[in-house]
Amino acid sequence: MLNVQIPSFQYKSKVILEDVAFEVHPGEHVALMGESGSGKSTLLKIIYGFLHVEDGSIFWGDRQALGPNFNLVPGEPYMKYLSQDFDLMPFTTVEENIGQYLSVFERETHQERIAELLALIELEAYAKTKVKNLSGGQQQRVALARVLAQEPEILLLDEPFGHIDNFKRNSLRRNLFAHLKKKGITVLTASHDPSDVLPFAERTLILEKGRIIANQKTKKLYRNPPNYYTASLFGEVNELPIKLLKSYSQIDKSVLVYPDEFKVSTTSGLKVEVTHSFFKGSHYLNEGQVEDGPMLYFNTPKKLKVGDTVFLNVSLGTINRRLQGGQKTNP
Ligand SMILES: Nc1ncnc2c1ncn2[C@@H]1O[C@H](COP(=O)(O)OP(=O)(O)OP(=O)(O)O)[C@@H](O)[C@H]1O
Repeated sequence: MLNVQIPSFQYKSKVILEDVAFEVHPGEHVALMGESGSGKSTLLKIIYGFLHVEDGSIFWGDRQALGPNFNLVPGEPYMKYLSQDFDLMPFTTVEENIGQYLSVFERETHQERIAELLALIELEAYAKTKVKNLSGGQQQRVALARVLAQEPEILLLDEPFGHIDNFKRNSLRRNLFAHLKKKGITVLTASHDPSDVLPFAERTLILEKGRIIANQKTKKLYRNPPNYYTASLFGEVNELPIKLLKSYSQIDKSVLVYPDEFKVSTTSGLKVEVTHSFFKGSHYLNEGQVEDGPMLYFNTPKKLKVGDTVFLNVSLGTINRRLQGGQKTNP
């Protein structure tokens, strides 16, 4: 088990992380989400051993990761870190970059392993190309294959698909996360992108201004977010004062409602005037103004006309679940 305890970490006098404590079980895939600047990369760099923590500890089972004040070359042999700036050898080929990290004791299987990793990153056609001649996204894929070649026990991924276009991103995500599961590699992935997280991470940590404000099974966290910040990392969300709904007129609280949780009626519900209807491919995301109330975002299968009036409804199940849950930070 990876055990991370960081009471505090500062750059000069600026506190970046505070009271960070969590565990990751062997073979588990945990996501780390948070807005830009919340401390995700800093946390991964500390775990890997690039940054020294005065006070705190990182353990993998009974082995302690000691950090840069103890290790001449940062890092631990059982852990790999894929940073946002990939450190490749530009003047050698893709297959040489990958092959360099394969074990010298298994020379007879090198070609097979290189072929397997090239297939995983979908760069078979570029095996003999020098890395300097690849695009940024292709280089990120090579960097990924290089860390996988080393078969770590723990993999730390920092925005692993940040440079990769949508065309390749979806299949790469599926290939990579299936490969890691099959190999039983423990993964901690920092990402802004809910598509990297929702389908793949069993558990998600939410970092806000250097503190972990939620640590939950991913599905549970999505369905029952503890606050607006958490929900908005997963996409558009509304903070709906429920006294606007007839049956809750006495309750002075807000609930979080995702745009797809509103049912749209032409006859009854919370009245809104449509102000925009955005095409999202599979549906339209509409913006509607409640009279003397907030702007709300809701989905419809078809485009709505600006100026039209529609009525929004939320199921009692959703409201009650949101009213009851959400504040816990334990999985
Ligand atoms: N070398 C550094 N010296 C001083 N401050 C730094 C340094 N690196 C990062 N910071 C600061 O630490 C904070 C956290 O940065 P970090 O890169 O960990 O955030 P992040 O959540 O990974 O952001 P992003 O999603 O944009 O990569 C930011 O306020 C950043 O300005």
